[in-house]
Amino acid sequence: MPPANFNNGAANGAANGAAALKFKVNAPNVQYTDDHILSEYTYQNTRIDRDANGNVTATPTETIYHFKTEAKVPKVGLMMVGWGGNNGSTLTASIVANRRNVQWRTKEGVRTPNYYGSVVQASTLKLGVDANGQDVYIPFRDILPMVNPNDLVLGGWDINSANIADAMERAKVLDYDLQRQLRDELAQYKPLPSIYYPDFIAANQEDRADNVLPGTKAEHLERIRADIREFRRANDLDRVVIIWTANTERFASVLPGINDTADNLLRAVEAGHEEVAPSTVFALAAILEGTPFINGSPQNTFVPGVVELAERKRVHIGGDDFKSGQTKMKSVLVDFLVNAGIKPVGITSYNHLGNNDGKNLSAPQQFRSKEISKSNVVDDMVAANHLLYRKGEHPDHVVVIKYVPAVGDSKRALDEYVSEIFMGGRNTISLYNTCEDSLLASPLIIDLVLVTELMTRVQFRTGEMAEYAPFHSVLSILSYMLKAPMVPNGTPVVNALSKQRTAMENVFRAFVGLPPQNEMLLEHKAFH
Ligand SMILES: NC(=O)c1ccc[n+]([C@@H]2O[C@H](COP(=O)([O-])OP(=O)(O)OC[C@H]3O[C@@H](n4cnc5c(N)ncnc54)[C@H](O)[C@@H]3O)[C@@H](O)[C@H]2O)c1
Ligand SMILES: O=P([O-])([O-])O[C@@H]1[C@@H](O)[C@H](O)[C@@H](O)[C@H](O)[C@@H]1O
Repeated sequence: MPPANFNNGAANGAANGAAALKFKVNAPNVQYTDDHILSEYTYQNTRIDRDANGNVTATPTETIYHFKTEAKVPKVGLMMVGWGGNNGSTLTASIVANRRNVQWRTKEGVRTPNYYGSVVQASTLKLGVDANGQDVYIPFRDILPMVNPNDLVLGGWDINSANIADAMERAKVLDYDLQRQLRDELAQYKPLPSIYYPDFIAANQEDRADNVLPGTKAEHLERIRADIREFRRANDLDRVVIIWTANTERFASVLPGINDTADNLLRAVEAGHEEVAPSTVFALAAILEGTPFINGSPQNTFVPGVVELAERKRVHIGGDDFKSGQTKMKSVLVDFLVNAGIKPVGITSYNHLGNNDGKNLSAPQQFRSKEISKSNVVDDMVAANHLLYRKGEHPDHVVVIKYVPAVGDSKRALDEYVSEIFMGGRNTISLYNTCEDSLLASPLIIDLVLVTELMTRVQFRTGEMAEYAPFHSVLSILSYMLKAPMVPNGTPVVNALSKQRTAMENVFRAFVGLPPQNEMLLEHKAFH
C-alpha cells in the first residue's frame, strides 16, 4: 500500500493546481513519494526465430523496466509557430473559452466549450474491472498527472502581424457569438515577428508577410532562442513546448556537409545556407533552449542534423503532420479491411478546402510535401499481411487536394476504397467527410503538447543501467496524432490508429505499474 503520507501532487503546491492522482495502484511494484511515481514493470514480448528450413520458434521474453515519473505538474507554456493561422487562433480561442467557460448561442441553442477530439481530454480508458467483473473506465487524462490545457500559457510567432482576435475572425471557424465574447482578450495576443524565407512556402503567401525579422539566418536563430527564453521568464514558466502549425514548407534537400550532421547544420546556419528552412531554424532554436519541438506539418523539418542535435542535447522532438480527418479515417479503415482478410487494391483520397492552408497547398512543392505524408500511411498495414500482398505490392493510392476558397476551413474529403473480396468479388466503400479542418487539428495540438510535456517528466532504467535516463529524443509515442510518425532510427513506423492508441495507453499503464490492457476477458470465458 502507498505510505500514509502519500502526497498526491496537489498537496505539494503543484503548479496549475494539478488535480490529485485519481487512483493509486495497490501493488508491491509501485511506490509513491512526495515527488515521484515509481514502478517496476515486466515487459513481455515474444522472440521469433526461423531456422534454415523455415521452422519458426516463438520464445517468450521478459525485460524489467523501472519507471520514474515526476508527479508534480509544472507550469507550461505553448509557443506556436504560425500562431495567427486557422489552427493557432482557433486553439487559442478554444482554450480561453474553456478556461472562462464562455457559453454562446447558435441556431441550435446555447453551446458550451469542450475539448472533443482530444484523446487525452475527451476519451476514456479501461482501468480494470470491479468486484462484479464490470469494466471500469477513467478519463484518459487521469492515468498520469498531466497539464490541464486551461492552464497553458499561450504565445508564438507569425509572419503576419494580425492579433489573435483578428486572426480568429479571419479564420471564420468559430461562431460569431463566441468570437464576440473572446475578442477583447484575444486582441491582446500579438504574434512575435518571425523568419520568412519565401522559397519555402507558396508565393501566394507573400502578402501575409508583414511581421518579418530582418537579418541573417544566424541572427534569426539567436533571436528565436531569445524569444523562447523571454517567454519562459516573463511568464514564470517551468517548461515550454513549441509546435509548428505554420504553413507547409517544401522539402529541403538533405545535403552532405550541410544538414547531414548537427555540426554541419549549425555551420550552415552561420553561413546562411539557402537549404536551411524556417522550420529547421525554429527546431534548432528550441533544441538549443532545451525545449521540445513538434512539427504539425509534413515537411522534413527534422533533417538528420536536427535529429542528431536533439539526441545530443536529449531534447524531445516529434512529427510530422497532424493526423486530423481523412488520413485518420484511412488509418482505421485500411487496418480494419486488411485485418479482416479483405484486400484494398485502390485508395483514392480527394479533398478540397478554401482556407489559407489550402491556398498554400495549391502550390506544387507544398502539395508534394502533403502528398508524401498522406500517401505513406497504409504501408505498415499492407506489409503486415503477406497473404493478401506479395512483398512490395501496394494498393493504388492517389491523393488529390484542391483549393476552393468558397468552402473556407470546411474541408471536404471524398474517399473511395476498392477491395478484392471472397471469390473474385469486389467491394467499394465511398466516404464523404466535411467539417472545419481547424476543429479537427486544434484538439490534436492539445494532445501533442500534453503527451510531450508528460514524457519530459518520465525516466526509465533497465537491468544493466546504473542511472535513470530520459526516453529517446524522437517521441514515437506521439504517432496517434500524426500522419507521418517520426521514430528513432531503425525502429518500426506504426500508422494503424488502433495500435497507436493501444501503445500510448499501455505505455502509460506501465508507468504506473499496471499490465497492458488485453481484452481477453478470460474470467468470462474460462470458467465452470
Ligand atoms: N486539419 C488541419 O487544419 C491540419 C491537419 C494537418 C496538418 N495541418 C497543417 O498545419 C499547418 C497550419 O494549418 P492552418 O490551417 O492553421 O494554416 P494557416 O495557413 O491558417 O496558418 C499558418 C500560419 O503560419 C504563418 N506562417 C507561415 N510561415 C511562417 C513562419 N515562417 N513563421 C511563422 N508563421 C508562419 C502564416 O502567416 C499563417 O498565419 C499547415 O501546415 C497544415 O498543412 C493542418
Ligand atoms: O484530414 P487529413 O488527411 O488528416 O489532413 C488534412 C488534409 O486532408 C488536407 O488536405 C490538408 O489541407 C490539411 O492540412 C490536412 O493535412
